[in-house]
Amino acid sequence: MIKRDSLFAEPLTQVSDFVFDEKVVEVFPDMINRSVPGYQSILHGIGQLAARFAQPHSNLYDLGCSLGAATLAMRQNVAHIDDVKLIGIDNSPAMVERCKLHLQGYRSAVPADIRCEDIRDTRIEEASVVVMNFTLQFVPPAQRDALLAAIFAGLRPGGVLLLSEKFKSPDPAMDEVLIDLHHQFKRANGYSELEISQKRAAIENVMQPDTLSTHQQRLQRLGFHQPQVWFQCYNFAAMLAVKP
Ligand SMILES: Nc1ncnc2c1ncn2[C@@H]1O[C@H](C[S@+](CC[C@H]([NH3+])C(=O)[O-])CC(=O)[O-])[C@@H](O)[C@H]1O
Ligand SMILES: O=C(O)C(=O)Cc1ccccc1
Repeated sequence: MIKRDSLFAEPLTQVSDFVFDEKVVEVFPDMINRSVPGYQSILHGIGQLAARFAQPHSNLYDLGCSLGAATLAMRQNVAHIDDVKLIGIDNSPAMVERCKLHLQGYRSAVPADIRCEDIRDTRIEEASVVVMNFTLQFVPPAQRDALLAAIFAGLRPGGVLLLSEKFKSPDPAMDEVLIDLHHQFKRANGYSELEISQKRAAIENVMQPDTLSTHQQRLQRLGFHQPQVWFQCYNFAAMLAVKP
């Protein structure tokens, strides 16, 4: 049963910083589908790309796995590859608990280890696929380089990073255009003006988007080959970057 997200529907005297607690977990599938343009298309693409880049005897990571949507997308597409292991990480205890239950509902021969930990502490090793589907944006900007460097080090040659992010435009007027289009998308999905503005205030301090060129330059600087945007809708994009 999918529960409808109405977390920001009533006027709040003070909007607190967004956290991934039990209340968010309850409505998360509805929230992310109605808030992130192209979310289902991106999950589909993650499945395709995992099938293409997963190597035998390797680990596939889903960093910031929430309820395991990307883990499941990979799992359904790599069952034919010998000895792959899925590792999902999230630092929200409520998410991890629900994620484990959710995955139990889908039978598969591919082992999946879901762990509650901070992705900044995760040891990435023998990886052929590392997914960060809208997670890096919650890591403080000053720590993004170190995290991506650790991912690069843990990837095998030929392995891929699948990085999806909300991004900002370097030009304020263009940024406003993209944000307006995104808000129209949310309105079309049934969110009110009040919900949109209160949610915006709640994520303002928690989620700091980079520009697409910041992402691409960082990935290149760390050694990834030719980072490529493979999906974009408004201010949301999915990139792939291969370790040479
Ligand atoms: N430092 C951290 N360490 C671990 N987890 C973290 C950290 N910071 C944030 N998270 C976790 O990253 C997830 C981000 S949601 C990802 C959607 C999912 N990938 C999906 O494909 O459905 C995206 C969104 O809600 O916009 C949350 O579950 C946080 O608890
Ligand atoms: O809702 C938004 O405006 C977003 O940018 C996406 C989002 C989705 C789920 C949690 C936090 C942010």
